[in-house]
Amino acid sequence: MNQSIKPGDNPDLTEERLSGTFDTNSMAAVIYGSDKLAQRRREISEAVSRIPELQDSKPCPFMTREEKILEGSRKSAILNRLLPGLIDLDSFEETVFIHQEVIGIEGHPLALHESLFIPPIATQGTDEQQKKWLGRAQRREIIGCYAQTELGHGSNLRALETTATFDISSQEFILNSPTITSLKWWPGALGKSANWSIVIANLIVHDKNHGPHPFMVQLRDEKSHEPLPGITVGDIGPKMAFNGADNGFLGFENYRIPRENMLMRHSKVTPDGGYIRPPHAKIGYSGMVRVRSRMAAEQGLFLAHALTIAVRYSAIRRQGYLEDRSREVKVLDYQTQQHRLFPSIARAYAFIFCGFETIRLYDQLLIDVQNGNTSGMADLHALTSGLKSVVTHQTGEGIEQARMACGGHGYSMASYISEIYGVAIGGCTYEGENMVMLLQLARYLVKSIEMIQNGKSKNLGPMVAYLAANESEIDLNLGPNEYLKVFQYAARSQAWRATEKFQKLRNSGMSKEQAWNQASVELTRASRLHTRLYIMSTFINHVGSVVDQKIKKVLIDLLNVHITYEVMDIGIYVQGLLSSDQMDLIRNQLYVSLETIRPNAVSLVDSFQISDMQLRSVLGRRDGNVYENLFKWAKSCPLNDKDVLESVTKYLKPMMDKSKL
Ligand SMILES: CC/C=C\C/C=C\C/C=C\C/C=C/C(=O)SCCNC(=O)CCNC(=O)[C@H](O)C(C)(C)COP(=O)(O)OP(=O)(O)OC[C@H]1O[C@@H](n2cnc3c(N)ncnc32)[C@H](O)[C@@H]1OP(=O)(O)O
Ligand SMILES: Cc1cc2nc3c(=O)[nH]c(=O)nc-3n(C[C@H](O)[C@H](O)[C@H](O)COP(=O)(O)OP(=O)(O)OC[C@H]3O[C@@H](n4cnc5c(N)ncnc54)[C@H](O)[C@@H]3O)c2cc1C
Repeated sequence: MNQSIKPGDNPDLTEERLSGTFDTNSMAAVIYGSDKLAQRRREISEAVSRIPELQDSKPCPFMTREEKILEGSRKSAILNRLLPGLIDLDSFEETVFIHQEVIGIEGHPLALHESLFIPPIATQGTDEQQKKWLGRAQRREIIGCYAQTELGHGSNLRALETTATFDISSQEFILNSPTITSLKWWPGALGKSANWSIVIANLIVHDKNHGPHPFMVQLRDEKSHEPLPGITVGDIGPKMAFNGADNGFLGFENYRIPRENMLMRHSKVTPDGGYIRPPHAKIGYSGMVRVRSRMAAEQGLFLAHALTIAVRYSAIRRQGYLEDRSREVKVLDYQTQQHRLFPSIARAYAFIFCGFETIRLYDQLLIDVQNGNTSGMADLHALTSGLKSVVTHQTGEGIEQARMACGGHGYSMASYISEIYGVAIGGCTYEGENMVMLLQLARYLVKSIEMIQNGKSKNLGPMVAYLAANESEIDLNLGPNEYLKVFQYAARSQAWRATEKFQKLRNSGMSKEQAWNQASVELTRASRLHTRLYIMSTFINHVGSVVDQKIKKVLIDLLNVHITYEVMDIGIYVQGLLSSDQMDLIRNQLYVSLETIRPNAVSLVDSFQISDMQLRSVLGRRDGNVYENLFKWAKSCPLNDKDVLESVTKYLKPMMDKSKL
C-alpha cells in the first residue's frame, strides 16, 4: 500500500498510488537501511511540520542571498535550542536530516561544521585536543569550517602555499599567506559565519617543509565576531547555487597559534622541533575520504528529490493523445518519458544502496586506523574517488533530464529543480575535481593489472579480481549475474586497453608523467566502467538480500531497468562480446522493463519519503494539486506586489510616450 494517499489529492496521483504493488514504508526501510531510520525520518518531518518558527518565512526563490543566509542562521539557532527534543544528538544521520528538512539544500552556516570541522577534530585530534574543542563544537559554542583550497590551487594539494612555521622560542606556529594565490578560497561558512577553522597548511620545522597538515585556528573574536589581527576574511560572492552558504576567502599575516593547535593524533611536532611522521603518509587526507564516502548516498538523494518532482508531475500533467482521443494522456505514459525518468530512478536507488555501503566501509576503516591498521586506506581511497566522480556526474545528468521532463514548468524556479541541479553538480568539483579523482582510481587499476602481469593475481583484492578473468561468451537469458559479466568484460577490456596504452608510451621512451597524460582519457574511461560495475554489483547484492517478497519483486523489476539500460549505454565497449542479436534482445528487455515498472513509478519515488517542506517544489507536491498552487506561487512573487513598477514609470513609459510623438 502507498502510505501517501490522502483525501483531497489530485485524482490522477491517487490513481497512481492505488496501482502500486508494495508498501511504501517498507520500501523506505530498505532504502534507508532499517525500519527505525526510515521511521525516524517520518517522525522528524512530522514534528518539524508542527513547529511554526521552523517554517520558511517565504519561498526560497523569492529570497535575496542576504535573506537566505539570515534565514539559515535563524533556523540553525532555533534548531540548536530544539534539537535535544527532536533528534538523537549522537546520530549524525538524524542531525544532517533535520537540517536538510528545515533549512533545505541551499547551504547554511553549520553545513560544514558537522561534516568537515567536527570529524577532523574527532579523528585527527589527540585526546587532549578533543577534550578542549569537541564539546564546544558539538554544543555549537564555536562554529567551524574546513579551509584547504586556495585561490591558485585545489586539486594539487602538494602545491598549497599557506605555511605554518614552527617557532621554537615561542612554541607557536606562525601562519602566512605569502602570495595572492595562497589565499584560502571556497571554504563553506568561512566568509561570515565561522569563528574557527581547520586550516590545511604546509608544516615547516627547522626550514624543512613536511607538507600539508591540519591546524585548529581561531579566526574571529568570540565576543565581537570581528576578525582577529593578522586575519583577512570575507565572502567570495554569489555562486551558481548553494547561496545560503557563505563560502569564503582567508589570508594570514604572521598569525600565531600555539603548538598545541596542530592536530597531533597522527603527525606530531615536539617542543624541541622534532617531527614525528604519521603511520600512513596520506592519513591527513582522511577527512576528504570521509566526505567522499558519504557522497554517493547524498547525491542519490539529490537525484531522488528531482525524480520525486518529475515523476509526480508527469502523473498529473496531461498532454497529447494515445488511442483514446477523448482525454489527453498523462505524460508518464509516453515511452520517451519513461526512458527519460525510470533508469534514473533505478540509479538513485543504486547510488543510495552503495552509498550506505561505503559509509559502512569508512566507519570500519576508521576503527582499523585508530587501532594502527592503515592497510585498507588505499582501497577505500580508490573506491570513493571513482564513486564520487561517477555518481555526481550521473546525478547531474539525471536531474537535468528530470527538469526537461517537466517541460516549461521545469524551467521555473517553482519546480526548484534548477536549485537541486546547481547544488548537486557542485559535487562534481568539490572534494576533488572528477577527472582528478578518476585518475586516482586509474592508478589503482593500473597497479592491479601490473600485479597480474607479474603473476601475482592471487594478491588482488575482491573488487579488482575480475581484471584477471577471461570471459568471452555470454548467455543473456540467465539474469542479473550475466549482465554483470558483460559489464566486467567492458571494464576489464578498457582497463587493459588503457594500461597497455600507458605502458606502450612508456616503452617508447616517454616519461611516466607524459605517458600518463597521453593515456589519461582512456584511463578515466576505465575508472568509470570499473565504478559502474561496482555500483551494479552492489545493487544486485542488495536486492538479493531483501526478505520482503513484494518489495523484492519490485526491486528486481527496477534492477532489470538498471542492468539493461547500463549495458545499452556502454554498447561500444561490448561489441567484441555481444552480437547485434544479443544487443537487440537487451534493448527489447529494457522496453519491457519500462512497462513493468510503470505502475509502481509514483510509489517508488514516494518511498524516498521527501516531505513537501524539504522538496520546496510546487510541481512535486505530495497532493499533486499543482496548477492552483503554481498560480498562487506566481501571484506571491514580489514583482507582483505592485501592478506598475518603477522600471515602467521611469524608463519604458517615457520611451513609449516619446515614440508616440
Ligand atoms: C545540504 C547540502 C548537502 C551537501 C553539501 C554540504 C556541504 C558540502 C559542500 C562542500 C564541501 C567541500 C569541501 C571540499 O571541497 S574540501 C577540499 C577538497 N579537496 C580535494 O579533494 C583535493 C583533491 N586532491 C587530493 O585529494 C590530492 O591532491 C590527490 C589525492 C589528488 C593527490 O595527492 P598527493 O599529491 O599528495 O598524492 P601523490 O603524492 O601524487 O600520491 C598519490 C598516492 O597517494 C595515494 N593517496 C592519495 N590520497 C589517499 C588517501 N586519502 N588515502 C590513501 N592513499 C591515498 C594514491 O592512491 C596514490 O597512491 P600510489 O598510486 O600508490 O602512489
Ligand atoms: C560548492 C563548493 C564548495 C566547496 N567547499 C570547500 C570547502 O569547504 N573547503 C575547501 O577547502 N574547498 C572547498 N571547495 C573547493 C574545491 O574542493 C575545489 O574547487 C576542488 O577541489 C577543485 O579544485 P580546483 O578548483 O583547484 O580545480 P582545478 O584543479 O583548477 O580544475 C580545473 C581543471 O583542471 C583539471 N585538472 C587539474 N588537475 C589535473 C590533473 N592532475 N590531471 C588532469 N586534469 C587536471 C580539472 O579536471 C579541471 O577540468 C568547494 C568548491 C565548491 C564548488
